Amino acid sequence: MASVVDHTPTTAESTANLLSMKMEPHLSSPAVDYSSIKSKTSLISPTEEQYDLLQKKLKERVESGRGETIYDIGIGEDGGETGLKPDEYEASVATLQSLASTLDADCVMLRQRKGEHGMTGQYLVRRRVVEQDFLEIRVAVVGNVDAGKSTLLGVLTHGELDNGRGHARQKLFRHKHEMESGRTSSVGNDILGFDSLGNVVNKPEHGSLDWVKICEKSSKVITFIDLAGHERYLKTTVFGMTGHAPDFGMLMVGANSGIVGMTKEHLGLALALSVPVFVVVTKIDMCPPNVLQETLRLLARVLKSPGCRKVPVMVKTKDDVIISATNFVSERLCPIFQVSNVNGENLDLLKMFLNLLTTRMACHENEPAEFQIDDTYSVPGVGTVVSGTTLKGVIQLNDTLMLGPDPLGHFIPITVKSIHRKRMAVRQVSASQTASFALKKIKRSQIRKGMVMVSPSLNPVACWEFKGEILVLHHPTTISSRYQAMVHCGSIRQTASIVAMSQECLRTGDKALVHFRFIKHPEYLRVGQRLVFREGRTKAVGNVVKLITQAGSSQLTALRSQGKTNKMVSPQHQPSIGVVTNDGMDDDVSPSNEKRCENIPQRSGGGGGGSGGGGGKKGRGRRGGRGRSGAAANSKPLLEQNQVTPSRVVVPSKV
Ligand SMILES: Nc1nc2c(ncn2[C@@H]2O[C@H](COP(=O)(O)OP(=O)(O)OP(=O)(O)O)[C@@H](O)[C@H]2O)c(=O)[nH]1
Repeated sequence: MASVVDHTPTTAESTANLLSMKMEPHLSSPAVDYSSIKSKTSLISPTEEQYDLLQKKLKERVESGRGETIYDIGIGEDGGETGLKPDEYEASVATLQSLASTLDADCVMLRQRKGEHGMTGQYLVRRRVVEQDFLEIRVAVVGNVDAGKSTLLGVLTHGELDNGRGHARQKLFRHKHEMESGRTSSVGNDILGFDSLGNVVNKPEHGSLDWVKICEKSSKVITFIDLAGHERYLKTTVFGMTGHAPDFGMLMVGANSGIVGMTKEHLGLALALSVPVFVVVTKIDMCPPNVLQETLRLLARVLKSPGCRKVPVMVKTKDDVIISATNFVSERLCPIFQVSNVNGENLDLLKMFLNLLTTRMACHENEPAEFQIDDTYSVPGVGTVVSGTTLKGVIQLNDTLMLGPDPLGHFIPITVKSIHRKRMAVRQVSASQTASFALKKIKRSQIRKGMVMVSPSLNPVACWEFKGEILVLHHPTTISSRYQAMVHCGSIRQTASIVAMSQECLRTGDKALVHFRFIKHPEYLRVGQRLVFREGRTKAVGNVVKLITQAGSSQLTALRSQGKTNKMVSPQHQPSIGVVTNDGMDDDVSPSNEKRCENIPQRSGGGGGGSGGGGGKKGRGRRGGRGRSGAAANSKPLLEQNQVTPSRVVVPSKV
């Protein structure tokens, strides 16, 4: 691995060869014998039997790619020479097109190449628009303040270039103070739809986009989770990265300002959560060439550093885009785009890349349903609405799910009254898709972010305590028992304290098994979930490895037997465990910090305001960690520590 980093190739092609991580789509029926269609010539003039096999295989690939796949022509799986004669190539393309049309899909040429032994080509086979269904890819947009995040999203989704003075971003701001300050403060969603031929379908009418029309015309919809760049809103940005389950991260860097402010913090967060990242360097129109080169050089250095271990690839041609997109799921590759939102340079390459991205989230449609709530709304005439991500299974209209946990750890049955995907009414929603549900007979105040709705067959149990295996990415001094910080896990965001650890104290770079306890209410966790434990810039990442449900339930039983109510499990009534160490620097200032609800035509927040959900505004406590025992072993974050040996800097394995 080290040699890969040391010999970083400069072209996308050489990178792909080096990594050789091109993923073969998982074919679900190994019983089928495909040996007769392995040759590069199998598409030229297949027998009836071969045609059926080719069709079956293509169908499997399209299904495993959730509606699309990239097909190679002129490259056999039998290891023979690649390339076909022109007439053979043409016949093969015709066969592929006929196969695609039997699956109600379109076949679009991505690239053709002339090799020593003939022509080869790559084709995108994508299902045509299906009523109420589209492939959804979520991209979290991060980067320092003024890197051009909102501007790029405005340009991409509205198809109009920026004037360099904030024209394009005006369409995306959600709050008056954002309009005035030019700063994003909340988690916002913007969508970009592609049809089966790869064309953008967004057509703004009078400056605004009709999401329903976009979804109706799209085979694939990219949802951008627009996150705030300012350090003040870091808590919201972390929530956007954990709670909104992004498939990919788009790290924005202003060419003129370079790797400044929160850039490394956001990159580290994406790495910690195992979210593959691509970088977009903006403002190349106004940046002197030497400054741009310096920014790119520094960027490559950070990406290749031991704490990051990425392989940066400059994307300059369509070939680079195809190679990067098809190898991107590997997490190691980090494509870098250089664009201008003002003159539009290289935006076509970025759009092409977005069009080719495939979802990373496994589709567990046959499993019991699990839905994590990331926001709540009260919609006049509709009632209580929750939005979030379906993690497993399928949820249909009128299904009854268990909603919880409440402060006592209980789950209650709740019926789904209506379902919206990107504001479009649908009958069902499946794993990996985001949605909003209108719920029957429940008040918004009874629901908070971090709650779940799960199938009754799961018999959900809430837990106060859990064990996590964590790696400390950065802490100025040492972390010891009774230390408190915010746990982000899925859409859960709650302060937890350390009850015990496998080591006496933890410093930057240390790994340990840690026993956590939530301070406010129990949560619904799953073993294997990724978590971030942070307070200010102190950050640890890891996985949930064990749920401790007995402690919570025995305590609750004890409380109930004493006739105490849920008031008794509030923080004041928890055993005293050190100082509550809220960092107090990143409260959202938006009145309700809500993203646009998918269930309603226009935003309808919490009416009279309020921060929505149970988290509530927190008190500004003392900054934790300060003045604690232990010398600062190394106060630099891992990303900056080029000298740290890789063995110590093991980013925990993927969930
Ligand atoms: N010349 C030029 N200006 C740009 C470009 N991209 C963005 N800008 C300008 O840069 C300024 C900041 O852009 P924003 O989109 O608000 O930056 P941001 O990253 O969203 O900032 P936050 O929302 O505060 O995190 C605006 O005035 C834009 O017009 C570009 O490619 N070229």
